Amino acid sequence: MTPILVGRLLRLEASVYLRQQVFYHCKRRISNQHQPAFCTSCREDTMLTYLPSAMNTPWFLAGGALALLVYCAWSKTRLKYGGFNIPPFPAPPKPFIGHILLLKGDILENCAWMRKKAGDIFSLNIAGTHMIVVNGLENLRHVLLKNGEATADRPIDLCSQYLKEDNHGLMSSRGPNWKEQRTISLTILREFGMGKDIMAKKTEVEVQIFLDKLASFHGKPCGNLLLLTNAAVCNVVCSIIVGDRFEYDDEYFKRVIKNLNAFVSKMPSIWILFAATFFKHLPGDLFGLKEWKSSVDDMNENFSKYQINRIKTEFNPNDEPENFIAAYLRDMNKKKERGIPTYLDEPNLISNIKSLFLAGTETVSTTITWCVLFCLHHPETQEKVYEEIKSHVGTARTPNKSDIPNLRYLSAVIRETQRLGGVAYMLNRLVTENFEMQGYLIPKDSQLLLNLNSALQDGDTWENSHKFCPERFLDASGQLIKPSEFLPFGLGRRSCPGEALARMELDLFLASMFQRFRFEPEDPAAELPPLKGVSMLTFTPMPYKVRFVDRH
Ligand code: HEM
Repeated sequence: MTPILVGRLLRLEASVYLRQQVFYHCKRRISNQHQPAFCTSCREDTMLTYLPSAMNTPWFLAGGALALLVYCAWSKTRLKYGGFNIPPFPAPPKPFIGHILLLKGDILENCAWMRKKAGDIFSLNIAGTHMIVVNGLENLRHVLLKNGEATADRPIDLCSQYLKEDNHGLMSSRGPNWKEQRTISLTILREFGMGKDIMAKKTEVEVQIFLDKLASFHGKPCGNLLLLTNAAVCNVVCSIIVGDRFEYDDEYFKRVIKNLNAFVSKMPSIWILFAATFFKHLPGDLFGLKEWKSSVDDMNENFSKYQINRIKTEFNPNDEPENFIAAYLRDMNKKKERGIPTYLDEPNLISNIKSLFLAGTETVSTTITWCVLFCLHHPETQEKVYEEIKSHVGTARTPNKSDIPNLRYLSAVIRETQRLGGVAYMLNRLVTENFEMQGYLIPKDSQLLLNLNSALQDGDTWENSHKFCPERFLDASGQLIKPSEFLPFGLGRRSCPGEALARMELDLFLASMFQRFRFEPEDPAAELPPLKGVSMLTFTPMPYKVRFVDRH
């Protein structure tokens, strides 16, 4: 019944529309006086006689519906900027998909190409979403500091939307929810002495176990340093979240690591995520979306929810919380008991756990693998760090937190590693108010991709910007300097809340590694592994083999 009715209505609408068109057409011609008063060329009478019967054919209806669909898709995927001066496009957009294919492949390489074509600030049409890519230190400051309020939110994140976790957790939430998640997370992290002694002690324990693991290779090539480092750093995050570490061969822990690694390595690329709502209905798993989602679901169920329930049953509200989950539950319950409106709830807690794991593991471990790789290329740097550690700490004990201020060259090496191997290379933001930049309109609702590495390697700021040179972070008297241009942890409202913890981990892990081992290539006679990075979730070196030769 309904399809027939809809069909009739469509025919009626179409017939009225066509009559109107013929009428306007004739009227226009008449008023322009290019044609005689009766427009014979239109054959209005003939058309009006035959059209309604032609419109009864199913082909006509199907064609009309298809045309309507194509028109809707076309107008939805076009950027409408009403003649305003938006940043230029690097290439003409393709119908429907816009510039989606320009995001395929290595995004940093593609951005470098587009920057050459269109300048430091350029627009992309991502199937109707206006994305603006911003390069260069001053432009990043303009966005994140001068217009910090208008750019504090993240766009609707395709990953969390697909996982049905949108606007949840520290990393993906927006507006007042994000503000509350951020405040509580920072408070709890400080409470556990992030960057202070409690976390330093836990990290030192982890470092020892990690060193023994490296020593167990007995100088033979270690094939996947990143995986080993991931496990060690992940354990530090576990200590914060649940208050305890796990043994590396614990099956439960192995599953956590496997899921975390799958989240990163199997994450579908942006163009696949854009079409995820369609792809997920297809049989099979051509783009790996289902496999990726199942690792996240497993992480949420078997780690986050399981640990929350365990801690809830053991939790005594009168005790001081000893981990992130207990502290979050305490604050959440307090607010609820007092009737204070709050965004603190279990779905947000689950996403916060994921944010801490994802942002706090891969970033630190990848930076460590970059540092080892740079040292393979610069053995003189390695020896200099070792000599510094030997003279300030000796070799009888491993370096601890109180040694770090004396290890200035080591700190300079870590900074230079973070500058050239900037792991968190691309930040994303939603524009919530129009603003202007370099004469261009940055319109409300557009999305920003902020290329942090363009600032960390800006040739105008850093002399020989592509050269590994730790000395640039030391002044003439050998004191450590931190130029304001050095911003691997971001800038402004959403800058990294884990910076102090990350710096402490990098200092302690790397100081102990330099003290105990000499990093040597797999085959000293062969070519060294390339310094080229790939832009995945983080900017990561290509997998390489390295030998950790015990110095003692
Ligand atoms: C070398 C290590 C690290 C680097 C280079 C790094 C860098 C960054 C950067 C650039 C941002 C984005 C800031 C923005 O969008 O403006 C960020 C966000 C974040 N980082 Fe880190 N990070 C590191 C380690 C950590 C650690 C150890 C943790 C916690 C355990 C952590 C937790 C987070 C979280 C939760 C966010 C999202 C904050 C928000 O959206 O409000 N990070 N990090």
